[in-house]
Amino acid sequence: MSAVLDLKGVTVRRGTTTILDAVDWQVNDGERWVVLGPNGAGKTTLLQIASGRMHPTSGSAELLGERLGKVDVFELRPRIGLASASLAERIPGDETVRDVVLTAAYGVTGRWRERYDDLDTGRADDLLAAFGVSHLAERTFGTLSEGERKRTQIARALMTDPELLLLDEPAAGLDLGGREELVGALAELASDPRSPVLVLVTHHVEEIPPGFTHLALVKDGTIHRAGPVAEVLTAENLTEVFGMPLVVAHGGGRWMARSVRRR
Ligand SMILES: Nc1ncnc2c1ncn2[C@@H]1O[C@H](COP(=O)(O)OP(=O)(O)OP(=O)(O)O)[C@@H](O)[C@H]1O
Repeated sequence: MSAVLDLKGVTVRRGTTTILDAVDWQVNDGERWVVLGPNGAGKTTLLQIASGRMHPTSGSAELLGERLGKVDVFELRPRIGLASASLAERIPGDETVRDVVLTAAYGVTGRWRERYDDLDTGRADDLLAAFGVSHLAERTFGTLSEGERKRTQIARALMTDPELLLLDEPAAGLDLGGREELVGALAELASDPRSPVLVLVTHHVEEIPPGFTHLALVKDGTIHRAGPVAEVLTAENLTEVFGMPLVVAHGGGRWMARSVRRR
């Protein structure tokens, strides 16, 4: 089993703030990780490092066997798919849904003079179908619902056939139906052996799709616990990370958490 992500002592500082504090984290081939933790814990910063969009202040980060700082990140980035709110903001509202996915082949948003061949167009259409948004291919991104946007963004992140797919809060802002559809689509992705290694950031245990294998609990810029989901997702660990008494339940491949009722 080879390491797809290997972080050793990764620290990120901005001014006097330590955002990540000596993080050690290894993600291996075939694994599907959830990164869970409260607001401000450092999850997005961790994904910035994992996607090669930020360098650690100290420590070492190896992505797909390449050490950050010693590799051309522009060659590395197409091998890593990323879907996040900040990337979505850069997608022009008047871009068609098909082009939102297609333009990822060149790592751009907004179609200009690039030429796409039939293979690219075919792949974009297959991805739109896989995420249930084929019927929206000619619509503009700006007219989509939040759930349709999220599914289009994941299709876009998969366009370059990445070896690692990073999803930063893909269910944020979705209603119950939208969340359940997305969790279902991610469960399918997780169960497909051809899928890339997956890392999903979320605030909610209810959003952990069946088939995700590992969990990293993040707190105060550190990975508090990491390992197989069933071992790490305990009431004790969640209580420590969220700083309040919590209980956890598991059923039908899904998880839920709630506070312990006070008498
Ligand atoms: N450039 C910066 N300068 C100073 N502090 C920063 C900077 N960027 C992020 N932070 C702080 O670092 C902490 C971690 O931020 P990050 O966005 O990684 O957390 P997060 O776990 O993704 O949070 P959320 O769940 O709220 O999205 C936050 O307290 C944030 O305010």
